[in-house]
Amino acid sequence: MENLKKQVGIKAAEFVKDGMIVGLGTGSTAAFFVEELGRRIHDEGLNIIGVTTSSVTSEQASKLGIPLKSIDEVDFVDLTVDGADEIDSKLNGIKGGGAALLMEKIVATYSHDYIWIVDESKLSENLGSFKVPVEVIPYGAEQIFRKFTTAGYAPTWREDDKGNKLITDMHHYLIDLHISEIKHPEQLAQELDLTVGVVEHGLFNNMVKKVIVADHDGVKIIEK
Ligand SMILES: O=C[C@H](O)[C@H](O)[C@H](O)COP(=O)(O)O
Repeated sequence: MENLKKQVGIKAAEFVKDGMIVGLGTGSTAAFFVEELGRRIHDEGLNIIGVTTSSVTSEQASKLGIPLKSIDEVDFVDLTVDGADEIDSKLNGIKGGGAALLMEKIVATYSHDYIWIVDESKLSENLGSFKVPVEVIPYGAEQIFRKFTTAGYAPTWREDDKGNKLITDMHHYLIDLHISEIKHPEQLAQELDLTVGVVEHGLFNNMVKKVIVADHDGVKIIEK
């Protein structure tokens, strides 16, 4: 599995050209992409600026010597490469398994090109085998949790390794929704967007046009 993730990370780095502003995703797959960019900066003198999507990626990129700016310091991002937790046949996705969905969605929104890199286990016909993370403001969060319970979404709190409610990079809580099959992700996204106290959610509908997938036969590119 690690090898498949590495293959797509390296493949995605081929799309990065000199002078680009590059969005750096979060997670175990995106980490291989970031690592490869670090190598190219070191070995080939690649000249880029990175815009990170989490504190974890900022730390990795800094260690690799990738020059960084925040999303507010650039006009736009040329290309963002990120992982995903689940992708349906229309290339809608769920992200946020690593709690980075808010910064990831902001950076993706201001990116001209956006690519996901995954191993084949992330592909499915309909979304729902992965939980849908919902980032909420702490004030009123219990009310939102109750509302999700009533709606039948079987919510759980995302916890840190001490069993406390996890605090995201942007100082919010995460509620994970367990919905077994999401046939209409746009409808669910709209409902979440309209829920007061919800900052963002992990449904990334209609945002990506290119996905790089690795399986044991090699790497392929799925395009919309
Ligand atoms: O919050 C985390 C991100 O959305 C990740 O891109 C996603 O969870 C996939 O991570 P991984 O490549 O580790 O499966």
